[in-house]
Amino acid sequence: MESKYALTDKSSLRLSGTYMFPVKRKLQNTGFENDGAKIAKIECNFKNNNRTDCSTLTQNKETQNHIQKPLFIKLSPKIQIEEQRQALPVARVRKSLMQEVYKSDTLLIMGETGSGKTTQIPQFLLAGGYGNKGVIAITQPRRVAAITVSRRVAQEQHCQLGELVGYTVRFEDCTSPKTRIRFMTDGFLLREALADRMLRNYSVIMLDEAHERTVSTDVLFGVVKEAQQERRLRSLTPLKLIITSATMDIDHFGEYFGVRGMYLEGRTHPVRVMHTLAPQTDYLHAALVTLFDIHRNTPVNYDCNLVSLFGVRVFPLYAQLAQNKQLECFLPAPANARKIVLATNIAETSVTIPGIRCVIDAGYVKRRIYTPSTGLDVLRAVRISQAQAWQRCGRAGRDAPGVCYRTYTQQEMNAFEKMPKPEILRSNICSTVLQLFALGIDCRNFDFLDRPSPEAIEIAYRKLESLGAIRNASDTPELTPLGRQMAQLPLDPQYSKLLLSAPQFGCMEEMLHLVAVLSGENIFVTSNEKREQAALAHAKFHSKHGDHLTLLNVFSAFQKIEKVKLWCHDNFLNTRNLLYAREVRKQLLEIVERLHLQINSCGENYDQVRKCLLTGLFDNIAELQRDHFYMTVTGRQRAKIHPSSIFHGKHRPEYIIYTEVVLTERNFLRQVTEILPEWVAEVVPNFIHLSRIKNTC
Ligand SMILES: Nc1ncnc2c1ncn2[C@@H]1O[C@H](COP(=O)(O)OP(=O)(O)OP(=O)(O)O)[C@@H](O)[C@H]1O
Repeated sequence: MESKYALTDKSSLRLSGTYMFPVKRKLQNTGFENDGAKIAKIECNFKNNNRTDCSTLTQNKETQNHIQKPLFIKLSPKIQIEEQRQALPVARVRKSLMQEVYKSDTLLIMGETGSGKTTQIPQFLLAGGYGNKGVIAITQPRRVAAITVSRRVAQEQHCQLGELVGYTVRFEDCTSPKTRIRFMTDGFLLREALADRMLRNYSVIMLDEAHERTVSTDVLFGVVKEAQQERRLRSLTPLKLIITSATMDIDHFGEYFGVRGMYLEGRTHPVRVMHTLAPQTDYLHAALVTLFDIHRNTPVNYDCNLVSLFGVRVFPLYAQLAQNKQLECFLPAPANARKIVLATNIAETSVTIPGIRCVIDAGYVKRRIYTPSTGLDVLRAVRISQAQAWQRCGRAGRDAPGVCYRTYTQQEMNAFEKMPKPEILRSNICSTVLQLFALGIDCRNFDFLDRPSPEAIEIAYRKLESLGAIRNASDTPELTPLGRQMAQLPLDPQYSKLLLSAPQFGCMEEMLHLVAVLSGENIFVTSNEKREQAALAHAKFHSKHGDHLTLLNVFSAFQKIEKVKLWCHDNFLNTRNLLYAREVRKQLLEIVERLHLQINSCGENYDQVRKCLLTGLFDNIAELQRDHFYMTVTGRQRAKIHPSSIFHGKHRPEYIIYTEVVLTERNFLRQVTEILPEWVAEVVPNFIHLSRIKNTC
């Protein structure tokens, strides 16, 4: 088989002060299409589909310079770091920036990727005395960004992480009373607001990567705006709000906050942008061809281990990966190896991965999309927005000039939406609505930057009412005492409900175990080479009732083990993820103790656990059909049991309860447990689809 693949060198991405501001106009007029740039060509010959044997990447000399083996930077001594800081574009505007901060309570700042917004502005604020009036908070949509950026800032401040500079993410706090600059996830700051709506602990709040429009950041826009007003009214220390991004829709934000945006000119290093000449049908294929072409003449295949035989080190980077593994790619690679990071969009914004010169952007993102009519929350690979394309491009050019290879054409990119659709407009907002209630806000009256549809709000209200978190949903909704307790738990409301119902089923110990495991990543290790051995090891923990009790068996056994590493290794279990679950369990236990809930155990009477699961997951019941498919009771969706389930290919129970629906080529129900239909009426008598279940009495 032979196929051709060509790239056009469009233009250098040397951004001027007029490039991004305001975003809407400039993104349309970058003019890359007609700039008469030289053409670079790649031709690849795929023999036996093994995707090797790529010919020379390009004739373009300038580009070739960038695709040489990257230089790897040693950890900088003090002076070098100081020099790097001084060379950043924000350093040049430090004075005027600080003058703006003194003058205005709210600032919208746009500056190129890598210009120094995230790492430098908090340090300017610290030097400007804002650390004396409270803590300087910087939110990030992702944990990995909060952790790595805080590390860098601690290094620049020459302090231990957790002292002057620290970070807090869910279930992990690396700060101390000395901390003045605190990086955190946006979700964490929102929880802080539950304890104090005026956020009195903070003098400045910087909401970074605002263009991402995560649900938490969107809610924080309104919450922080309100906190500012309240503090002003009560003559408390003013709260400064700084909103930053390289690619936000500044007109829209400006209107909402009633302020003008500021644009920081200049970027650190140029990034040359390349587009494919023709659309590619297989984005993975196109990305791999480009990758292998960059790493010319090296015979490789998909296997990470094999690739590492040929002078490269491959680092995967995705959210489900254990945290220590995620952080490995941030270390300098050995000098004699090329570093390749295979990343999802968790590396799209904020992060600086040392040594990265080239970015290959496949133009897709896996996005969680909620369909209110079916109640399904599914992950789908969809096109990115133009803003995301620029963010990805900006992961190069941070410590040297770079190249961004886009495996899509300029015409295709023109058709991408300008900005990602705000998450709040495309996801299940149950948890957000509950948090707003806990803040005393009925979200129908909340000042959203973009308001969710009345239908989505209505569905969330009904769900919360069915969980018992609010009452009078259709009239004057109010939070119930149970809802108030639910909001205290850093969990999805349906999982909070499981913990809060556990005492009445006598299974709090078991639910703490289970919810902790469900809050983390996969605890099972699957091995291609030792598939049978792994399956045998896992079979020891199987419960005939299903996957939830199997997870419980694993975690209960793990809790009794001292030499966890060896035990996990022998049993093909992921030590990190189990240790993480242990930590989560500990923190959940602290909260349920604070709520004075009874910590009881049902021993071997696992029916109690299964019944308790119904109290939170009643919308996730499915019924076996004659054709061996399942039909979900609430959303009426056809689905199969996921291949990872212990029921896969075996006995199919008539009624099951599942954790989630995963959509690949078809709907799969993941983590499945058998239930008896008569339990439904007993445990959730008000379940609105009760009549769809046979033998309910
Ligand atoms: N961990 C690190 N190691 C080496 N250099 C770093 C590191 N973190 C940041 N830098 C340097 O500091 C610069 C500024 O990074 P910073 O994250 O502050 O930029 P930014 O404007 O917030 O970018 P973005 O919009 O992409 O988040 C980078 O371009 C890089 O040169």
